[in-house]
Amino acid sequence: MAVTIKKVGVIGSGQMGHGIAHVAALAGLDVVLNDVSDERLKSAMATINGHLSRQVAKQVITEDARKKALERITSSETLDGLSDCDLVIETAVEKEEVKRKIFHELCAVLKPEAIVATNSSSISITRLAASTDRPERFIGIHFMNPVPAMELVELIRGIATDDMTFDTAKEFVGKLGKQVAVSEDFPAFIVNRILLPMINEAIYTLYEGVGNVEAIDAAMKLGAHHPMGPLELADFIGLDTCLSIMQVLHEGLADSKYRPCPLLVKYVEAGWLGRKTQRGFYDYRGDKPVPTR
Ligand SMILES: CC(=O)CC(=O)SCCNC(=O)CCNC(=O)[C@H](O)C(C)(C)COP(=O)(O)OP(=O)(O)OC[C@H]1O[C@@H](n2cnc3c(N)ncnc32)[C@H](O)[C@@H]1OP(=O)(O)O
Ligand SMILES: NC(=O)C1=CN([C@@H]2O[C@H](COP(=O)(O)OP(=O)(O)OC[C@H]3O[C@@H](n4cnc5c(N)ncnc54)[C@H](OP(=O)(O)O)[C@@H]3O)[C@@H](O)[C@H]2O)C=CC1
Repeated sequence: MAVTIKKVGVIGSGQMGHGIAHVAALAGLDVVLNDVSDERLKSAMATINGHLSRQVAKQVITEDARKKALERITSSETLDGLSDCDLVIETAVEKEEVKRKIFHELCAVLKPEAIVATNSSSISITRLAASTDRPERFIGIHFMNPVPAMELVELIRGIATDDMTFDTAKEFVGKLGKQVAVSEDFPAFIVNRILLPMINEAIYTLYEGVGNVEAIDAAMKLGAHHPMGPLELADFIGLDTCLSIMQVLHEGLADSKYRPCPLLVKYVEAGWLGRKTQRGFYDYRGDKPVPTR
């Protein structure tokens, strides 16, 4: 039987963390947003306010709903601030060792009955669950980017996840107005198993000189009606995240068809991570994005 979630903790206030905080607060839940620095948290709160204000301007929500949603979000620089949450969703970087460390520290302060979830794009839920004190109360709740606009959330059970945890996560996702797709615990689940090899192939297409950035993106936008070109989308997701997902697919499925493109590796090594660092397959530092190849 599902348990009602009233207070949600969100660890990591990057693009996914602030998106999840945004939709949870709009749905009437209390939210505690955590990150490693106060500066990050302030910037995330400003971004949430900006996105809520845009929704008011578009008459998607009322001014009163914007104000109430903002009042429901508090921020905390320490995990102690999440101790009385009913559900905590981890949305820190896509690195297994970082996530494991967070879960270890979180479980020491979190109430025993609380559910712990990860928004990981690719990493084994069973393995992450094993780094907590509550594998039966652990689940993958995988939102899509940008969270306020995308309808889907993947739910992934680890081997030990119990029915109460699954039912509660499903009810929580429904409360946010999103649809659920259930995925088995396989590398990168459903959406990224399909989407990321396509993006990686687009990067190989660039690497091998088949087309330049502009041609590849135009081809997929105009020729296949994708809302964003694959290179524009890679920049939007974050090239570090794209590389981590391809590495999980490559290692987890042991098939050379998932080999991350060397050009993707090079961009990440350069610190050109896409929109979040203002440079990736496009340079975002000017008035409009300029292709870097
Ligand atoms: C990597 C993973 O693990 C999994 C993933 O998430 S993979 C990535 C999945 N996401 C995609 O594939 C996104 C593809 N792109 C799109 O669907 C569209 O380009 C888009 C929805 C991002 C923007 O659409 P658009 O029509 O150009 O823009 P626009 O009309 O301004 O926005 C549509 C809605 O999105 C919202 N939106 C757009 N960008 C946003 C952002 N960065 N943050 C929050 N909300 C945003 C807008 O507020 C608007 O919402 P309302 O309908 O409530 O007003
Ligand atoms: N980007 C996408 O399209 C999607 C991403 N995801 C997944 O969501 C997660 C987050 O991705 P995304 O939001 O894009 O990443 P971002 O890089 O935008 O944000 C990650 C945030 O987590 C912070 N952080 C790092 N370590 C810790 C820590 N120990 N405790 C608290 N906060 C920490 C980072 O701070 P700092 O920068 O200072 O290190 C940063 O603010 C990843 O697991 C990713 O795979 C899922 C769906 C879509």
